[in-house]
Amino acid sequence: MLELDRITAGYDRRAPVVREVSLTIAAGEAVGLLGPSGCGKSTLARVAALLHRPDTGTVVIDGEPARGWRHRAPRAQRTAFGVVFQQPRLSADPRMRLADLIAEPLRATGRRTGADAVAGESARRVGLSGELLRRRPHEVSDGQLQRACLARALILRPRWLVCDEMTAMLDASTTAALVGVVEEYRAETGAGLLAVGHDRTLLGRWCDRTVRWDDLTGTP
Ligand SMILES: Nc1ncnc2c1ncn2[C@@H]1O[C@H](COP(=O)(O)OP(=O)(O)OP(=O)(O)O)[C@@H](O)[C@H]1O
Repeated sequence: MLELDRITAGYDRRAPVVREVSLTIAAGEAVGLLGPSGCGKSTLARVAALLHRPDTGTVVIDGEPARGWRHRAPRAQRTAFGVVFQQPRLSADPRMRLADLIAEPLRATGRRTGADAVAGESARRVGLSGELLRRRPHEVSDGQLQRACLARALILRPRWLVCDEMTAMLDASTTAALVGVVEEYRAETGAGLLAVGHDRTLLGRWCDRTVRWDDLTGTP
């Protein structure tokens, strides 16, 4: 279970963008989070994935309170999450070939043996192979780069996925393909999901339930 309890967070303690928000996701559950632009969904998603330290409130991951944020989070907690953001070009090092980008978390956790095979398998899962894997981000489309970012997010087999508007800039067929990859992974591993987005229809089809930002904050 992923429990966010009374989270207050933002970029200026005097004016938090997330105020006293609570959300619980059961093990293996897929929850969609809908809300207007700028309301704080991404900030909350980053708190959930231990990427942004809240001002107050607690995050409990599978019964264990979060023990740090960003690089200070213990590795076991940090690697419990796979995160995919809206704009792949902001989260991909432009100098890296796609194969290295996908394998990055393996290297970061010191894993060398079999790394190429694991990275190849993760790439295959998202529909990337061969020559494409030798290209750098500027040599591929947004959809291909987002596929690589999803492969990177899955490579350590996280128990939780946070997809923050993962498909917002993609066409319908790439959207369907990436959602399909996430769902196949979840069916195989039982991973839970927080999917942030604007598309009510997509989230309604994809997730077990969808919550509106206003319902979390008590705003009418
Ligand atoms: N790094 C930052 N520094 C300062 N303010 C920020 C930062 N990131 C986001 N904000 C502000 O915090 C508020 C919430 O942003 P956030 O990205 O969480 O909203 P969102 O609901 O995900 O929006 P969108 O749907 O447009 O992506 C916005 O007013 C935004 O301008």
